[in-house]
Amino acid sequence: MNEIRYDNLGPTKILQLYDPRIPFHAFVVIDNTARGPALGGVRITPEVNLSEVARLARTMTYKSAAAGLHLGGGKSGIIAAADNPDIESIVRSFARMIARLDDYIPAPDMGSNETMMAWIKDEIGRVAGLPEELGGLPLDKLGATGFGLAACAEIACRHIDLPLAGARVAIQGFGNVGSAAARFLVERGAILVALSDRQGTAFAAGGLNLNAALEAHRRNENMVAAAGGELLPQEAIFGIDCDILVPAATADVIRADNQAQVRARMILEGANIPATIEAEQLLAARGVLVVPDFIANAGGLIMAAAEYYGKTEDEAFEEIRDNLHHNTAEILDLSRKKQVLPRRAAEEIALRRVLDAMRTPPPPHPARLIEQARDRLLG
Ligand SMILES: NC(=O)c1ccc[n+]([C@@H]2O[C@H](COP(=O)([O-])OP(=O)(O)OC[C@H]3O[C@@H](n4cnc5c(N)ncnc54)[C@H](O)[C@@H]3O)[C@@H](O)[C@H]2O)c1
Repeated sequence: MNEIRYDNLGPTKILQLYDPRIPFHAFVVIDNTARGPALGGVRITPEVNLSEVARLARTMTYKSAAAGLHLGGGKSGIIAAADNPDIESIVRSFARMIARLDDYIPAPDMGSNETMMAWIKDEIGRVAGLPEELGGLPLDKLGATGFGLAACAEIACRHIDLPLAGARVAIQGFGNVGSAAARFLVERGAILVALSDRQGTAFAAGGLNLNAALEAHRRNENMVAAAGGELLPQEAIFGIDCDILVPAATADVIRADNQAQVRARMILEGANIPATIEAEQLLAARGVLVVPDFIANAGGLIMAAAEYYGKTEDEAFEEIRDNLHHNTAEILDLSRKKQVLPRRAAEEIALRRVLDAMRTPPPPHPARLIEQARDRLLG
């Protein structure tokens, strides 16, 4: 599937890359840079395709604008398995091929990590999401996105009169985002009743063994088995009797054909585009509150931007909390007032900011400034 939809925002640049020496294919999509350079993750999976990267790049445009960051939206995808033995050569080659694309700042995403960002820095210098030793704020290790999801839950729960303390949570995908979301939600009194990953779903109505699952995640072992409880099929996660469902794995997992299984009162979109628009509409029609990805999971982006602009870890966490509290309240209030999906309310706010920036002419190119100065000097 390589369809691209163009509209009044973009995408403004699409780059298809192929290195015949290794070989591998990759894509970069810069959706919009009116508010600043496009910071966006490098997705490394065997299945990644151009249309997915383009949709993710748009999500980044909205996410940056909604978070009030002076950044645009972009994303890249490398078609490879993250455990490919040539992954370092692939990532380094990818970096060299995007060296001149200086309106794109790569960052970690599914399949890529801080070590890979260090390779990119080594090649081209321009990157976010570096390891601590290189002055980075390791957003996955710190759990930036999971922390943001918990901050978002604090506000969204009030919106539907659901006390977060005691709320039953089910999480799909126990990776960087899912495991951190579990940790920060449980810290706020929620009960982790189910988690799923590639090995299946673990379920216990009274609560799973979170510490054992986190330890298994750290050791790269089977988190589902470690969590204890009843072992169910992978897809059972969507039908779990719970209050909050956090999809934190891949795109399009909640669709029109399976949304009816969802029993949660609220979905916090940890993953990017985990539900189709049709599914979000059907869920809203039966009273399920869906907090859209580019609001709920902005924590990682906010921390990556904080790192890029030289801020500290404490400043980054404070920004994430304040941002998520403010934005969640703003979009849920607007959605209620206008009787539209939270996603539509969030898009309206983000779109307005991007369109305002597009109406402002960009500063002249430095070469043009030099020409203008010379013209003035020469009369
Ligand atoms: N890392 C971040 O800070 C960040 C920020 C915003 C959004 N996201 C999005 O969140 C999602 C997860 O990112 P991550 O960094 O946690 O990735 P990750 O690779 O660390 O974790 C994803 C987990 O999901 C599991 N998984 C994949 N398919 C699954 C399925 N069908 N059912 C159950 N489990 C499945 C994987 O085995 C893995 O453990 C992605 O969509 C990513 O774009 C990540």
